[in-house]
Amino acid sequence: MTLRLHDITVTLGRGDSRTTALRALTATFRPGVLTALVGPSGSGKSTLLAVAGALLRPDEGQVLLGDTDLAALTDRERARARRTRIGYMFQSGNLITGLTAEEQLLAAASLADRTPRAVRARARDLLADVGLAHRLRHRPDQLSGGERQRVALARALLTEPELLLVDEPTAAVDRTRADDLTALVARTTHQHGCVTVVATHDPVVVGAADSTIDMRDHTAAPTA
Ligand SMILES: Nc1ncnc2c1ncn2[C@@H]1O[C@H](COP(=O)(O)OP(=O)(O)OP(=O)(O)O)[C@@H](O)[C@H]1O
Repeated sequence: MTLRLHDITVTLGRGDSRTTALRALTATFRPGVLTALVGPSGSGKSTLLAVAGALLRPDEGQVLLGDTDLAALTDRERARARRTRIGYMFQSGNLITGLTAEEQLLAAASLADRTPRAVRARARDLLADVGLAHRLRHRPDQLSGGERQRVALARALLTEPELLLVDEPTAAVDRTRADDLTALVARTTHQHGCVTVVATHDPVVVGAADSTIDMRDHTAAPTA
């Protein structure tokens, strides 16, 4: 499924803090393609991820995932789209305190209405794919920052999302881990054929991406 953002405008805050985070942004993201969002701090990268991920409703414009306009759905339908069609790998990993790495994936699967038996095997396969076969029973506070992000990626992939949204995957980890995570996100995109959008300041991530969108001026300017 292709993701098309059409004429998106988002204004955040009120009064003096009112800011145009995205201005008439139009962009297309294709399956199996890793797109890097670049641009200065505050240019709207995270806002674009939130809009594409049905976490934030734009003031104007369409968010077309295939034929579905996520911006026009009811809150309930948007929640369902988030659980079943979209995977998120955000900075902190957003893991649930107290659950082991394996349980993080099982919890996500139950939300997405998957049956338990097949899921456990798949959860283990995915954790092995991200190099965490030896960390199944570790809880977030027993994992490193990079390991937490890898759990988040495995969890995002469990439901085979059409859309994978990644915010600053390499910000909290050392260079070697950062390179591994970047390669993993790229490989995942190409193997699973998902639309992947990554907000980043890291030239290595940009180098691994198939295309780049420059968010300067709060709108999408394709580069090279
Ligand atoms: N709740 C809010 N109220 C007012 N302005 C906001 C709010 N949230 C974000 N903004 C502003 O919206 C703009 C876009 O923010 P966004 O987080 O999308 O930028 P970004 O490109 O992801 O930045 P960074 O690279 O620092 O993560 C910024 O100018 C920010 O200050």
